[in-house]
Amino acid sequence: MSTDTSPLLEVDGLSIRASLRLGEIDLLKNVSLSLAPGEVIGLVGESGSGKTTLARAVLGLLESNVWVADGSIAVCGETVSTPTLNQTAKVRGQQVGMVFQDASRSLNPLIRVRRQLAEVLTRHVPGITKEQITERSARVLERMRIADPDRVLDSYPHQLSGGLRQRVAIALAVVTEPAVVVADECTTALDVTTQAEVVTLLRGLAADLGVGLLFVTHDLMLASDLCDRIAVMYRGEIVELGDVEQVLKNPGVDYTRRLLAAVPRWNEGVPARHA
Ligand SMILES: Nc1ncnc2c1ncn2[C@@H]1O[C@H](COP(=O)(O)OP(=O)(O)OP(=O)(O)O)[C@@H](O)[C@H]1O
Repeated sequence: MSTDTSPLLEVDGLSIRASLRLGEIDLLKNVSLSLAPGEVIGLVGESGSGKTTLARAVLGLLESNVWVADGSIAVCGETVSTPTLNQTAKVRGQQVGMVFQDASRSLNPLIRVRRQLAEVLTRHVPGITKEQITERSARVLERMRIADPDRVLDSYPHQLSGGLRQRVAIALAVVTEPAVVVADECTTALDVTTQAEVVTLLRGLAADLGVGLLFVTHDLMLASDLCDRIAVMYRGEIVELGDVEQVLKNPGVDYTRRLLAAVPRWNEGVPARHA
């Protein structure tokens, strides 16, 4: 793991606007955060607070009526997005990987896993050889703790269980060894056991490989388990950003207190990892 701690992702004063039939609205207002190597930041907040908009901006996947109005996004020290610059496609897939809620958004149902991994590698790693593709594909499945990699490589997505499909989706996101992974509600559709497995895998990517992870979730319990820091979003702004323990045990703003109060199990005590 690299000892360099300069930020992998730096979002600085980002404002995002959308045009609607009746005029323009702010989706994000003056959002700033930076993600260090090996760090996991959880983006939490109620529905509509702007979590996905921020994730999509980092990925350069804003919809056509949405644009960067102010501020900047830099990946590994290189500015990739400002109101007048959009270089996000250059880093997406290569330096920034993405995992969505629904594995089927990441996976092509008509292509076997082996070829999907090969296609991603061929697209993003210039000059990669067949042997290197085979070696990297096997390595990433091993990292995803997939016990029978040959069967999985030879399968179409529908032949795999939901949990396995999501692990393959993560494998596709990280096979190019990106510096940053953006995961948007990527565990929501999974049962609790599979969710825990995926969280362990994601934590391993950060701890072992130094990947920076931006983890979008509704689930404060999950965020408390996985994240080092938490950014609380409300109406397009980050209203609180701090170490997970500080934010959860000693929230600085009323909105975070209300979010915590809405989690039934929270009242039974802060989860063990932060007790
Ligand atoms: N293309 C768009 N045009 C207009 N408004 C949009 C567009 N995309 C998102 N919005 C609005 O921006 C706000 C933030 O949405 P966003 O999806 O980022 O929130 P979220 O916190 O991710 O919510 P959820 O948890 O429900 O996914 C919402 O009010 C949403 O309706």
